[in-house]
This record gives sequence, structure tokens and C-alpha cells, in this order.
Amino acid sequence: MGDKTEEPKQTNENLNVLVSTQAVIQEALNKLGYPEEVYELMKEPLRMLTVRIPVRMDDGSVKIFTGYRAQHNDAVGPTKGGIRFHPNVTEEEVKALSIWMSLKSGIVDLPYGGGKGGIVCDPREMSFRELERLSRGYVRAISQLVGPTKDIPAPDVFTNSQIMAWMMDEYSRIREFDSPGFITGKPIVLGGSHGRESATAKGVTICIREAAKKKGIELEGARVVIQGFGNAGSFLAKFMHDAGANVIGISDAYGALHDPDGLDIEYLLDRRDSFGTVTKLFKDTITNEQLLELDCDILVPAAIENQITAKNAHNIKAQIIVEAANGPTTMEATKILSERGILLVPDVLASAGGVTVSYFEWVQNNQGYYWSEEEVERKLEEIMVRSFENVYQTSHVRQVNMRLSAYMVGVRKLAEASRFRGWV
Ligand SMILES: NC(=O)C1=CN([C@@H]2O[C@H](COP(=O)(O)OP(=O)(O)OC[C@H]3O[C@@H](n4cnc5c(N)ncnc54)[C@H](O)[C@@H]3O)[C@@H](O)[C@H]2O)C=CC1
Ligand SMILES: O=C(O)CCC(=O)C(=O)O
Repeated sequence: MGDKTEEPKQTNENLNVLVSTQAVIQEALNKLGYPEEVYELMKEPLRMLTVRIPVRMDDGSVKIFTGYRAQHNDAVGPTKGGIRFHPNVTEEEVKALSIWMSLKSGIVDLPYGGGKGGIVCDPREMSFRELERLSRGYVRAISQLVGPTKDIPAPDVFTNSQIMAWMMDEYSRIREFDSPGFITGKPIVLGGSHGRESATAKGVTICIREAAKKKGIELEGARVVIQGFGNAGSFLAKFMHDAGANVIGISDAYGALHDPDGLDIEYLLDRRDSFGTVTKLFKDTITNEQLLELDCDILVPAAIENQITAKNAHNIKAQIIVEAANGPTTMEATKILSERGILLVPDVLASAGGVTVSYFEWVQNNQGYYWSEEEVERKLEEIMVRSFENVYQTSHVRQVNMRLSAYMVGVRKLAEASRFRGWV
């Protein structure tokens, strides 16, 4: 399968993640037999807040940042989803990310709808104190819309447990009581859960293991390529390495590293910075585009959107693609990969380990009783295996690819809850 590398194709492909997500949602609802009004309800978030956040910079100037919080649908329960700090954040991207959160919660069966936030900024260029002021300013700006029973944020690209701690502290000050359940992904000492930091990668690892079984591929010695070396990508590299797989390629925003004999993962983990950057330390690098087309068994995009497109889908060599990132593969590429017989485990299933352990964190905060790491991992394992099997079997029974079957599984609970509430 696919040893030959084709010339990049010129395409007029749609790269708008909101538009492409809407198309798959519509297809899923049609297949399930729901009327058009259900799609009309689902195609956009119920609420979308845009905020402007003034931040005093270290040089004394004031900079105004734009931020968003989207709440897709709260028919099932409060909305939930991460906050992204990235220069390319857009309103449409945040909307799509909130829809994906609804689907994830439906797939792993959590009592949530989807939410997502983002701030247009580059935290790599900001000081620690500037980041604190920005994080607190964002919470002040969205505080009326969010809360432990309304909308519960968490980390995403370029945000981490320190940022969650500042946000929790700011929210608690505004409300005048300690509110650990306002946000998840916190440091353990502030009510964070064991296993949350590695949860997204754990969930991806379980999906890789289950997908490899379906394809008859042994994980021991399998060649794995991972795009992105942040929270999701770096923990995944470790778990793959520990499972005896051969991680032959990794990347960050600045480039990629390749060694057909296997990279020194322990060394790379030791040298990466808090933004998941490591390739700057090396002279001998390849590009992210080259990384995706490397000869390997398992490919894991764990960085940003629109990485596998109609341009490069024909040149992907992996037999299994497991999407740790949100939206890394376009819909046209999904079709090409599925026609080529490549097993693609979609983002809304594969990356749902993060929100699952965030849910455990929120439950622990609400009850004030904390679980051991073993308990968290056992519960996560059970949920991920069951969800993988459900989506996989649905794809077989309905004769659709796993992205469409995941959307069908994910959207059903939301549609039913909206119907029982009398919304549609
Ligand atoms: N952190 C979490 O719990 C979850 C994360 N995800 C998704 O996983 C993906 C990665 O998120 P995290 O690991 O949390 O972020 P992170 O901020 O920890 O790491 C991001 C990584 O992507 C790289 N990157 C950024 N821009 C890039 C570009 N243009 N090209 C190539 N690489 C680039 C960075 O250098 C870094 O290595 C995102 O799509 C995120 O939405 C999904 C579910 C949960
Ligand atoms: O942990 C959470 O609540 C959300 C994680 C997230 O943002 C995601 O799955 O994309």
C-alpha cells in the first residue's frame, strides 16, 4: 500500500473547519433519520461570546487581546472544553472546536455538551507575568457565562496547569468562594486529578492498541510517527516507546526529526520546553510536510488542524492514522484515506481521553473526595475501549468510515436530549 510518492496535487479544497464539520454533522443526522431542524440547531453554537482583554505588558504599554468562548449545546448538561492560546485562533475555529467537544462527550457518554475558548496571542512571545494578566483578564471577561454548573474550561494548545491555576484563582476571587470545579487540568495541589496531564495521550494509546489489533499489527516494533511534541504528542511518544514501538519521527512548530532506527525519546522528553519545542536543538531536521509522508505503520497528528489534506493524502504511507489533534485531516483527505484502506481513528474519539479525565476531575472536585491514579486509569481504559468498539462496530454495520460513525454515535445523545427538552 502506497510506497510510491506522488507529486502534490493542486486542489481547491475547503479548509474551513466549521463548514466541513457542519457537512459531516448533516450527513450523520440524515443517516440517523433526524429532521432538518435538528441539523439547524446543531450546526452552530447556541452561544458565542467575543471579548476584548486589555493587558498591561511588562514595558508599561497596554495591549488589547481578542478572545472567544463558544458554548455549542447544553441540552445534555453544562458545556465543557479547553482554552487555546494561539496566534491563529479564529471565531470559526473556536465554534468548530466547541462542536467537536459536544461529539466527544456524546461518544464517551459524559453528562456534558461542548464548549471551547481561544485567545489570539502568542504565549511563546510573552513573559510569565503577562500570561498571568492575560489569563486573569480572560476569566473576568467571560465570568458571567461560565461556572462549575454552566461551562467548565480546561487546557488546550499552549495552555497548561499553571494557566488553569490562575484562572481558577481569578474565578474564585470573583465568586468569593473556592471553586475548583470551575476549571479542569489544574495542578494536583489545587484539586487537579491524577492522570489528567497524560490523559489525552493515554486515550490515544488505547485507540492505537485497539486499531492495531483490528489491522493485525504488532505494537512491539511498529514504526510510529507523531506530529507535535506538546502535551498530547510527548506523552504519546513515551507511551509508544514504553510499549516497545519504534518512534521514528516527531515534530514541533519549527520542524521535524527523523531516524529510521528510532529516536532517543527519553533525551527528547528531557530537552523539550513547556511549549513542546525541541527541534531547534538539532541541525539535521526535515519539514512537517515530509514527516507526514514518512514510511511508517502508525501516524499520529498531534498538533493543529488541516495537516492531512487532498494534497498529501495520496502520499501517506501509514496503515493506521489516529488523530490526537482536533481536526488534523480534511474531509476530502478522509475520503481518500478511507478509499485507500487506511484505518483512520477520528479526533472526536481518539482525543476524548482528555475530557474524560477532566470529567473525573470535576466529579472529584464536586464530591471533595480524590481518587488514586490507578482508579483514574482503570476507568479511562474501560470508557475508551467501550467507545472505540462502539464506533468501530457502527462503522461496520452502517458501512461508513470511522469519522462518520463517530459523528453518528456522538450526535445522537445531543439530538435526543434536545428533543426531550422540546427544543426541536
Ligand atoms: N491537551 C489536551 O488535553 C488535548 C489536546 N487536544 C489536541 O491535541 C493537539 C495538541 O494539543 P496539546 O498537545 O495540548 O498542545 P501543546 O501546546 O502542548 O503542544 C502543541 C504542539 O504542536 C506543535 N505545533 C504548534 N503549531 C504547529 C504547526 N503549525 N505545525 C506543527 N506543529 C505545531 C507545537 O510546537 C507543540 O509541539 C491540539 O489539536 C489539541 O486541540 C485534544 C484533546 C485534549
Ligand atoms: O479536558 C477538557 O475538558 C477539554 C479538552 C479539550 O479541549 C479537547 O478535547 O479538545
